[in-house]
Amino acid sequence: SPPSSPLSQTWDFIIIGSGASGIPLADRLSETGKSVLLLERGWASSGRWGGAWKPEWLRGTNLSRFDVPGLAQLVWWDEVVGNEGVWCADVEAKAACLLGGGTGVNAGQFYLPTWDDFDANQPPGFRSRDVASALGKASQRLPWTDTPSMDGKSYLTNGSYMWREALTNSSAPGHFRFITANDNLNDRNRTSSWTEFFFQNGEKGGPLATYLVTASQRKNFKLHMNTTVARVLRDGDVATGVEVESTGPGGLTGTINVTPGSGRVILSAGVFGTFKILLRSGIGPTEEIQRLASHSIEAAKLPPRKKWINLPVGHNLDDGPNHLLGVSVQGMDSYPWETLWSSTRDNPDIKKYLGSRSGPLAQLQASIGPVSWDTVLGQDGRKRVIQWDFSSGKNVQQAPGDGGYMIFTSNLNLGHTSRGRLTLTPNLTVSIAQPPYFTDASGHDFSALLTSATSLLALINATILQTQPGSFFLAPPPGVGLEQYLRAAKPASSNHWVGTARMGERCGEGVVVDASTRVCGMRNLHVVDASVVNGLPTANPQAVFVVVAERAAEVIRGLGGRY
Ligand SMILES: Cc1cc2nc3c(=O)[nH]c(=O)nc-3n(C[C@H](O)[C@H](O)[C@H](O)COP(=O)(O)OP(=O)(O)OC[C@H]3O[C@@H](n4cnc5c(N)ncnc54)[C@H](O)[C@@H]3O)c2cc1C
Repeated sequence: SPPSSPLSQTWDFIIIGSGASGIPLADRLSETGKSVLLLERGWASSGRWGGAWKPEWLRGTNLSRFDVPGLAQLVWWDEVVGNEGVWCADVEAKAACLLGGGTGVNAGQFYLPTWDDFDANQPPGFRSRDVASALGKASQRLPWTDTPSMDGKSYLTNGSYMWREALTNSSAPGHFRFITANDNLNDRNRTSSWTEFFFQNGEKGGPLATYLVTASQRKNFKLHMNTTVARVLRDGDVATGVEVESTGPGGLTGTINVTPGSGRVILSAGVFGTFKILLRSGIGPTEEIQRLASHSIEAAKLPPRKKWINLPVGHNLDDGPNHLLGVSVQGMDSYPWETLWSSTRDNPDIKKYLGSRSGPLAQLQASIGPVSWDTVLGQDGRKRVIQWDFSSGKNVQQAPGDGGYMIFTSNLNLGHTSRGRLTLTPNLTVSIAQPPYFTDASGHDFSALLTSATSLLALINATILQTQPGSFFLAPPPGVGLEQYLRAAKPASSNHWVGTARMGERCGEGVVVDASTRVCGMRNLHVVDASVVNGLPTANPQAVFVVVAERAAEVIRGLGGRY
C-alpha cells in the first residue's frame, strides 16, 4: 500500500463505526494530538462528506437527500426512491450502514437525558454525577430546536395544536403539563413538549455537521469509508489491530495495526455491528462461537478455542415496543410528501426551502409533536416511563370520514425489565433470537403500558371525541376492548436497540465491559456505543449515546498512554 495509506502506519486509536457515539468519540480523542482512524463500512450520506444521492431539484447544491429534514422519512418509502445500501444487509433489524450510522438517516429527534437514564441503568463511573460534565459538552456541541424552519414558523400544525389543547385541558382527566423538554430534563411525569430536533440552519445537523467537522480539521484524524472491519486481531489479551475488507469504492482491504504498547481499538459499530465483530474475534458466549466454528463460512479465521473469551455478548438486548392508538378526525392537514422526490424547483415549497431553508421541507414531515411522557409506578415498585409520540395527517386511499387521522404511538422506555438476545447465523447475519418485548415473567411491563394507554384513551374520549364532530376510534377498532387490542397487537420496534455489551462497574457475572469501557479479558479493546447502555432511556436515545461517548473520551484519556 502507498505510504499515506492507513494500512501502512500504526494508530493510537482505531475507532470502528461513525454513528451517534463513534463520531463524538473520534473528535474528542483526536483533540489529544494522538492519531485517530475512524473506519466506516458505509458510504457518504450527507452532502458535506461527498454524499450525492439527491433529487433533481437539489442538483448544484451541497445537500444530499440525507440533509433535508423533509426527506428524512424517505428511508421508509422504498417505492418512491429505493433505498439500496442504506440498511445493513447482514442485520435482520433496521440498522443504517452509511456515514453517520443511525444519525445519518434518522428523524433527528433529540432529547437530552434525564439523571435516571444513567442512575437506573449504568454503574458507578457512568452515573448522573459522573456524566454531568459530558452532558454539558454534548449539549454545547449539538444545539436543538423545536422550530426547525428558519423563518421561525411551524407548518402543517392543525392536528398538533388541536392535540396540544386537548392534552393540556385542565378539566380533562389525566391531562398533561406542557414544558420545553430539553430545558426541563427531569420532568417526565405527565408532561408534554414540542418535539426537539438536532436540526440546524434548516438542515439535518447532528454529529456529521458538528463533531465530524472539527475532527476532520485535525491532521492526526482520518476517516475512511467503505471499509468493513471483519474482526479484531488479538495476541492474547492485547488487540494488535483490525482486519478490514473493502466494501465499496476506495475501501481498504488488509490489516491495520495500533501502536504497540499503547494503541487502542474501540468498537462503536452499534448494537448489531459490535456484536458481530466481537463474535468473529472469538469474544462472546462460547456456544455462539462454537456454532460459528462448526458451521460458519469463516470457521478457519476464528482464533483457536483456548483464546476464546466467554462473555454474554448479545444478551440483555433491549428496545422499546411500539403500539398505536388511532382516531379518525376530519380536517387534518395533509401534505403530498411522496411527490417531493420527483417534483421540480417550480414547486413553491421547494423554492422556499432552497431560498431560505424554510417551510414544510425544513421540518420532519408533520411530526412536530407534541410528544408526551407518563411515568407509571408498577406493583413491583419500579417506575416505567411510557412516551407517546403524536402525528396527524390524511390518508386519501383508505378514507373513513374525510381520511384525517391522529396517531398516538407508545414507546415503553425507561424502567421496563423485558430483555431479548441476539444470535449470529452461520451465514453471518445478525438475527434477533429473542425479541425484547414483554418477556418479563411477572407481566409488569404490559401492565404499565395498559395503565398508561387506559388513561390516554380516557383523555382522548373526554376531549377530541367530544369536540370533533364525526371523530371515532380506529384503533382499538369499534367493539374491541383496549386490553384485548394491545395483547393481540404485535409490537413494532422503535429502532432504539441497546444493551448487548452490558457495562458493569468491574468485570464479573453478566458483564461485558467494565466502567473503563474495556472488554473484560482484554487490555486495550473497548466498546463505546448503544451496546454499553444497559437499558432504554426515557426518550429517543441518541443524546444518551453522545453523552456516553463524551464520558468515555474522558475515561479513556484518563487511562494514559500504556496499557
Ligand atoms: C430509521 C431510524 C430512525 C431513528 N430515529 C431516531 C431519532 O429520531 N432520535 C433518536 O434519538 N434515535 C433515533 N434512532 C435511533 C438512533 O439513530 C440509534 O440508536 C443510534 O444511531 C445508535 O448509535 P450507535 O453509535 O450505537 O450506532 P450507529 O449510529 O448505528 O452507528 C454504527 C456505525 O457503525 C458502522 N459499522 C457497523 N459495523 C461495522 C463494521 N464491521 N466495520 C465498520 N463500520 C461498521 C455502521 O455502518 C454505522 O455507521 C433511529 C434509528 C433508525 C434506524
